Amino acid sequence: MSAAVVGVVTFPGTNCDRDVVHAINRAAGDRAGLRAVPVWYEEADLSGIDAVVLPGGFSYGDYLRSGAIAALAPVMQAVAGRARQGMPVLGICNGFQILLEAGLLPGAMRRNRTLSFICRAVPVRVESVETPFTRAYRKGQVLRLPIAHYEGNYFAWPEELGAIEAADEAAPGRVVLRYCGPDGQDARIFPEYNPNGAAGAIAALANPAGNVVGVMPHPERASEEWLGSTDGLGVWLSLGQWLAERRAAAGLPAGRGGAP
Ligand SMILES: NC(=O)CC[C@H](N)C(=O)O
Repeated sequence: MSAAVVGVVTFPGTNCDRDVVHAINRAAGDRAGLRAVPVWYEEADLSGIDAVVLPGGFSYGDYLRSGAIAALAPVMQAVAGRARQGMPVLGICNGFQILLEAGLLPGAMRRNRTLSFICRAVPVRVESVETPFTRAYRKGQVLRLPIAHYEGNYFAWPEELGAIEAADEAAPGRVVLRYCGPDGQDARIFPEYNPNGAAGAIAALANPAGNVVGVMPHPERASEEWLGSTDGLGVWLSLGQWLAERRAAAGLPAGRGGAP
């Protein structure tokens, strides 16, 4: 039985790459039907890879701006090319920052409103289940996921934000996760529940096609009971389901996932 292959990219300064590989291969394991493999930032060929994760960390020491230099790494050309063809790409925290700097998602990350590094679990509400990374959740579901960043204060010009939110009202939504209160209170109305000041209280955002998603919280840090939450597991299960369905639709042998 074959599993779909997820490439997990390591840039100089990435520090969550092994955690993501562990979450996919061990925590999610057979349930997701995925196999995570490390991909070096100098790699320019992604053949045999069905999806990519850009993990969190401090690529290039956050020099200039978080993600600014990593966005120019050779692997990002390949990621951009495959993303245009519809390959699922997930950027987690620093990975989200890299996707913004690479122009694969709109907007930018500013320093947190508090001008401090914030490291704690926060509630987020699932706003869209129309992405390869969220389809196993329920719309409106409140998840508890850890954040750990200094630059998570999402910014987009009003026009762009309007487009993002407009798309959110009709399916498919582009706001994927939104910061909220413990009972799902909307952080746009209750700003005390917006940890970093992000525009629209956006915690995760998709491109118009829905295959490229940036997420500030860390699902890999909430994929095992002993970590305090398994709410992140749905990300890997969603991706496994999505790739398996794609494979079935293409008339390829069922297997549990993607590539032979
Ligand atoms: N956990 C991370 O990926 C850190 C992200 C980023 N370097 C920041 O502090 O904003």
